[in-house]
Amino acid sequence: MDLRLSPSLLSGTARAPPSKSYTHRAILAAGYAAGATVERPLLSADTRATMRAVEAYGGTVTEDGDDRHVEGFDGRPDVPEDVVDCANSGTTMRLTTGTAALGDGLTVLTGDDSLRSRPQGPLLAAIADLGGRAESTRDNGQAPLVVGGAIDGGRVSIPGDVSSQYITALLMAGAATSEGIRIDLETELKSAPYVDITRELLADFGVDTEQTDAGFEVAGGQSYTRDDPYTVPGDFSSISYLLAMGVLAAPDGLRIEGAVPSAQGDTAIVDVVERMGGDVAWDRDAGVIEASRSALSGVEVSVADTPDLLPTIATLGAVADGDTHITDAEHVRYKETDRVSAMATELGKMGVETTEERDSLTVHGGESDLTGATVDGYHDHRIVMSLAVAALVADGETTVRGAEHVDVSFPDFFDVLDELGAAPTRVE
Ligand SMILES: O=C(O)C1=C[C@@H](OP(=O)(O)O)[C@@H](O)[C@H](O)C1
Ligand SMILES: C=C(OP(=O)(O)O)C(=O)O
Repeated sequence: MDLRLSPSLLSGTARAPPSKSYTHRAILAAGYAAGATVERPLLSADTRATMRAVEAYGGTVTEDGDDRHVEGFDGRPDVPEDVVDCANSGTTMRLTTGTAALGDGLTVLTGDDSLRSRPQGPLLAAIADLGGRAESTRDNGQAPLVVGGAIDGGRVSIPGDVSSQYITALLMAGAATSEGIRIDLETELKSAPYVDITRELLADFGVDTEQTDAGFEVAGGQSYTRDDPYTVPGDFSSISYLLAMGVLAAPDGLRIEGAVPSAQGDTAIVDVVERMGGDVAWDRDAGVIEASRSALSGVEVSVADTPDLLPTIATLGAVADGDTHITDAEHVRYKETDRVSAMATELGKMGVETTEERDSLTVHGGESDLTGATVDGYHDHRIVMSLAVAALVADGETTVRGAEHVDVSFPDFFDVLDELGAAPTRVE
């Protein structure tokens, strides 16, 4: 499906969707437990993949209005009866590869074209070092994967600059091993706040983890337990698009609800927009952000901790006056698509000059007006949403191709655009 948008002025209130990262972890943690209720999880293509995986390992997930009740497999996953299809979700594949390593038999994990091109090698090597079986069927470090155990735990070293999801996977599975897992990082950890989210959530499920001089450690023989329902906070990666809509296209302001503080590194978007000169106010107690149209200037931003913000910052940089230099971005190339290159190419079609290096993207903003164009969403929800935001301030009409992929993290994105006044047209 394509999305057609014209320049628009926005106003009103939008509610942030629930956090994708917290939802994946809460559903899987409830699976590792005897069971738990997850209140207002994100219901999206990616989180449904994690729900399916939990069921494949012997859990059940039942609907209760907006909540989901999970009957868990209590630390002892079954061997799935069928292939585990992780669809487009890197988080599902990495985290449940850890689960597969606890099983007595073999699990096959696969996904869509994009997921089958993303790196899994370091996690497979770590599981093999722990005595499990972990193979890429094509021997290229990519899915389909064949993974089995049962691992008892031990000590492993792993690079920190490919995906933090490997660390999350090992910590979550490690608690259910007999000996626990000690993880030594071979290189500096990128996307580090995602491990903070994991450790915070595990603590909320009664599982202790430690940060060590070399990395992280989780003791074995721990039980996941959660008596109270677990409530998922709002998603700051999704909030980044709403915030960008506010400072680019809302002269009378936009109100964003559901913006409660949490361990999400992507809360940094508030600071980035403020540094660019954006008129933003975040009432942390109320969980409300107000943002209004402002003249923006380019800034230098590291996305070492916040890879998912790169597409949004690139769009903001396209409108801002001067250069926006986005650094520490190599790991942003390992996502649903190479997002550094995708944003450079597609903003280029809208008349924006960029300079791309392996580890950075510089957006030369403000030199000419953004021009409406037909742009490609690369089957990637974040590219689609960032280009849709750019379209709101482009001169003329923009068509974003493959826009249905917003379903991965922000299924109501088009409705929200509509309610705020953008009148998007969906073209099948
Ligand atoms: O653990 C998570 O929930 C995520 C970790 C990050 O990936 P990497 O750790 O691979 O950078 C992020 O990009 C992804 O959207 C979600
Ligand atoms: C990279 C992302 O997710 P995942 O790694 O789970 O596919 C994302 O949501 O931007």
